[in-house]
Amino acid sequence: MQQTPEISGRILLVDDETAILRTFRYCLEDRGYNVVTASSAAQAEAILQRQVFDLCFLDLRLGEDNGLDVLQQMRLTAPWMRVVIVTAHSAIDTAVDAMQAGAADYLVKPCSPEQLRMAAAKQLEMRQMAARLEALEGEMQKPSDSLGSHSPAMMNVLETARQVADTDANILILGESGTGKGELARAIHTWSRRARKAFVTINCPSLSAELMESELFGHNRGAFTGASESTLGRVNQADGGTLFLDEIGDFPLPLQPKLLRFIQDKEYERIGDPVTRRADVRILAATNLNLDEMVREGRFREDLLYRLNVITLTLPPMRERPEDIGALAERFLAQFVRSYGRPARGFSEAASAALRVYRWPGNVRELRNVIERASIICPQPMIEISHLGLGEQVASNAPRIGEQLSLEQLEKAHIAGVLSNSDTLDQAAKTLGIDASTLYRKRKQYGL
Ligand SMILES: Nc1ncnc2c1ncn2[C@@H]1O[C@H](COP(=O)(O)OP(=O)(O)OP(=O)(O)O)[C@@H](O)[C@H]1O
Repeated sequence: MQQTPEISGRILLVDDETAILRTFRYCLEDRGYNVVTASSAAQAEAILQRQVFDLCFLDLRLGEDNGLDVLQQMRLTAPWMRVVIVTAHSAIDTAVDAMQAGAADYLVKPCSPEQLRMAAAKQLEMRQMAARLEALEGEMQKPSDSLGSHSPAMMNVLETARQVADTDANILILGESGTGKGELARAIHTWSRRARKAFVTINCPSLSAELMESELFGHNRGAFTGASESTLGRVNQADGGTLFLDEIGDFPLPLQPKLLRFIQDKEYERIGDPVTRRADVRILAATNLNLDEMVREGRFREDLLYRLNVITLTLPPMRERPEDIGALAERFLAQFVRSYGRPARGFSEAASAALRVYRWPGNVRELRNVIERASIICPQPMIEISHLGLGEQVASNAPRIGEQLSLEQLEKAHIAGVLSNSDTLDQAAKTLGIDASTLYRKRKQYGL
């Protein structure tokens, strides 16, 4: 399922006066923004080729460079980035020209730290809204079954998930980090008869036992210090729908009996309120921890585990579903080039081969991140291997000479490595000292 790109506040400052850069940086970092500075147009352009920013404060007087040209160049390199022109009062006319050329706003120097921060907050909010809109548009265009797969391991899981989706059985989703457990939970909700009601997620590691209780079941005003307003709790919010407990292995042990009672009897009380309430909630939970082991070590209640894992679905890691890498990469690419307005449209042979041989320890999440980065830095229609930034990792997966391996395994790994470091198949064949048709045959033989 598509996610809204995260807008955390990555800001580029471009000014040829170092004192201004220092002051602006100080003011913005103070608010937790991630700030990078550039003192010339060339430096800014080089930084923009490598990193993604949400907002830029651009001084139009940049030494020899014409600020409007710089702005136009930025609109091409990073069309999603909001640009606020910084200008002296005497040069206000150029700010108007800059707005016509696509700047989002302007700021007159000298400005107070508060003006600067307000301008940043406003623009980042606009950027967040634009990103949300993109994500929604993507959501609408998305084929109904975005979790489709060609991998037997994954197809098995999806088939069971579809079968059990419409029952009210609680489901425990297992799998390494980034395999798509959250994604599957949401899909199960969508496939269930609860789809029209809420899907509510609680991220368990982020909350202490006290906060978790109040988050889950709600509290009455004055129930504890700081409880200035009554809250209904997530269980109430999820009534009729689905509650997804992400990273359930971190659910606080002291609170587990209350969760167990709620699952068994569908009853609960808000903190500071003796009235017993009911809510009809289906529970989905996920973890990458070994809950059986945690039960043995007394860190997780056995009776709770049995209530949660009526059905268990285990998502395969990316390396065990290589059949899906190509389609997922294409899907992410389409999504990101639309969102960032970039030229990339596909992958070269070598880039595709590198995506297939890499072992993806961070699973789908890592694949998504690699494609996001590549779609941004690639200035052309075809993504080459150099844009993926996987070279070293692909090489580090390579077996060592003398390791307990057959010649065939060694040959496969070597060909995969060379392919991933070559821009064209001809170049790879030349490096390997074989002709292109032999390379073609071997790639087929080894499924590269
Ligand atoms: N089949 C898929 N199609 C599109 N995107 C996917 C798919 N599976 C996972 N993703 C994306 O991969 C990222 C990780 O997915 P998700 O958060 O569901 O994984 P997770 O297993 O719950 O990870 P963690 O254990 O770290 O919480 C998300 O950005 C998600 O949108």
